[in-house]
Amino acid sequence: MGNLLCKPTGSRGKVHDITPESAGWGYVGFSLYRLEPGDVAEEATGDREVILVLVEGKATVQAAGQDWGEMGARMDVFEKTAPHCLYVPNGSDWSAVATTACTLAVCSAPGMGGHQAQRLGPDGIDLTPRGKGTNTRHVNNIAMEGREVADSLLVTEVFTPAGHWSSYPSHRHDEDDFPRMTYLEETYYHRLNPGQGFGVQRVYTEDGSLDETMAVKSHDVVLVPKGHHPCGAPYGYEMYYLNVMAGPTRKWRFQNDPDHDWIAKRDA
Ligand SMILES: O=C(O)C[C@@H](O)[C@H](O)C(=O)CO
Repeated sequence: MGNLLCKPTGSRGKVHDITPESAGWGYVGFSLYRLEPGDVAEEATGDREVILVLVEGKATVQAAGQDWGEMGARMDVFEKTAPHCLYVPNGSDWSAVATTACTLAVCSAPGMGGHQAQRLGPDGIDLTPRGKGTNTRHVNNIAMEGREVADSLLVTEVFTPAGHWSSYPSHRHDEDDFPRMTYLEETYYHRLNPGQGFGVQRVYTEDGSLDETMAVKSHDVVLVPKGHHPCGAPYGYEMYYLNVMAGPTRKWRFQNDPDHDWIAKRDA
């Protein structure tokens, strides 16, 4: 298994460009632009659908032949307000011109032309708590199952308080066996608050053939091709991540690691 921890290539411009080819998988793509006022990002979606997430800052956006005006309101991701997002179908062009310092995530997966360009937030995205005790975290569902807004993409944001765990108890979604489980590749784009912090993410299979534990820093991306993928935020450092998932079926069905499922049962 290749290196799962992707470091940004810089601090301005397109600092991540993860494609199915570079990741060695079939579905998920993830790019990140860090823009200064006046900087431009523009792409053609080709055979992929895209969800643009204004992680922070503002930009004027044109996409699929429409002018979407200035998007973005959250100037720091840890304000935790709902993000401004735009769905752009396959076979379209989009461009964004930063009007403030801006972090723009480009989440992509195979598109089938089933949806029109549309705003996905901030309306309709409500910060929702999940879990108990030091497993409590807060989720902004951007385009998860139940919101039929994309052909393949599942996208969500998670805020994990300092000292808490998330994506936990450990779970996996790496078999195409609906309704028991779906095969979903996944990326994690991480941020820490304060920014110099680190978090921890483990990616592992139950047979131990994959077992990587990574220290993640702000703007790192972790690839999850298979296996369980829990995260921990150290005391003093709040963690944010943006998840992109996709596979052959746009459903999120997972199984907990049997060793740790007792926690889910106890907390249910
Ligand atoms: O519950 C969480 O803490 C987030 C995870 O569900 C995350 O979105 C994921 O691992 C999806 O498989």
